[in-house]
Amino acid sequence: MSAEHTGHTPDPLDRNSRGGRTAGSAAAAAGSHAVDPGVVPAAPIATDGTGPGCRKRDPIVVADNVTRSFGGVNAVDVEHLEIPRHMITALIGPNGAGKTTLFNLLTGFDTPDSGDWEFDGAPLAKVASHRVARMGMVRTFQLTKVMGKLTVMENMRLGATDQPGESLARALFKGVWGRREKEITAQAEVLLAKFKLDTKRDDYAASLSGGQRKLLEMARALMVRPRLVMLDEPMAGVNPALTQSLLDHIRSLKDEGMTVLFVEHDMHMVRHIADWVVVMAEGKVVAEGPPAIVMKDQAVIDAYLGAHHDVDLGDSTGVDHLAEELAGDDASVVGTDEEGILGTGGAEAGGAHTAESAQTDEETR
Ligand SMILES: Nc1ncnc2c1ncn2[C@@H]1O[C@H](COP(=O)(O)OP(=O)(O)OP(=O)(O)O)[C@@H](O)[C@H]1O
Repeated sequence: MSAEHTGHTPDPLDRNSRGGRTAGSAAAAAGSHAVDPGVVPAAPIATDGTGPGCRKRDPIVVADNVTRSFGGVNAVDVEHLEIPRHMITALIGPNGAGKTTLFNLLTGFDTPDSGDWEFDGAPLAKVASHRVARMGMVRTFQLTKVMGKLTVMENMRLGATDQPGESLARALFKGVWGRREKEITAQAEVLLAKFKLDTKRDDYAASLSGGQRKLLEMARALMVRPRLVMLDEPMAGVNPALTQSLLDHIRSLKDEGMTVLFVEHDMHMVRHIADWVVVMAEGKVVAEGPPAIVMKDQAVIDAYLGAHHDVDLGDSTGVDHLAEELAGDDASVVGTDEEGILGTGGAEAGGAHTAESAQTDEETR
């Protein structure tokens, strides 16, 4: 999409204006009915085509000029971003792109240098994380924050009050359960059954596998009956046996009317479940659109691959080709099995299992 269409300043990393087969040109083609096979028109989600900062028909989050730097590093520098309601949006980008920092800012776990954002029309900048959760916007963490020394049920009960780690003493000892105890317990039982953790209800969370802890963290987040669920690398550390179950749970959040925003390096997962993809690089949004279009976007390919320009991330052939290329490229810092960018084991094999998550699993066992 051109700046004339969006009214936005072109991003220097946005290659859409430099020709080639891009999200912008694909969307333009969709608008003129010259749609390539396999290209999903963006009209139902975006009102003005695709491209960084494009307007959505029904956004649940609208963010403007959100910046956060650490020392000299501009970790986040997002001019405009809208997250579409009732959709599954993937936030992707190479390591260090600013995805987790943006999650932290939006959910009140970090404070921006500048910027404003709204959740369902309510201003959220500078709102504390536990209030953000109560307002219906919850998140999970790259490294799960379930409390190992509490049982699965106790973790769930905490979810009904605050985000993890907060007001623990108040929640446990000052009668917060009170009248609501039965209701909270009943709600937790339903969610635990749904996530197949009911048989573990009295086990310490520390005894769960990495994947089960991810499920518990997701189930616990649902205790506040959120409208927006933000998942930071939900597949990292998940064993193949639980991959499908986790994917099904994420899809069912949408079926139940929730909006999902997730950070993920596993492109198989992104292609399979995302309705919309936002790509960050060096703190900025460099592309967005439907998965089939975005993964052919030159800015995305550049951001991920550096010199590997000829690779198409839009289908499994392209991914396999890329995996082969990267395997023979010592200079590449992304795209290896260990980094989990491509999840070359794929959805079939349970998605990416990052070195970091493997270490975490080991630490928490
Ligand atoms: N607390 C911090 N102190 C200093 N630098 C930080 C801090 N948090 C993030 N950064 C830096 O900000 C940049 C963005 O990091 P961030 O973790 O948000 O990226 P990311 O896209 O989530 O990466 P990954 O995919 O590896 O998780 C990186 O350069 C990172 O080193």
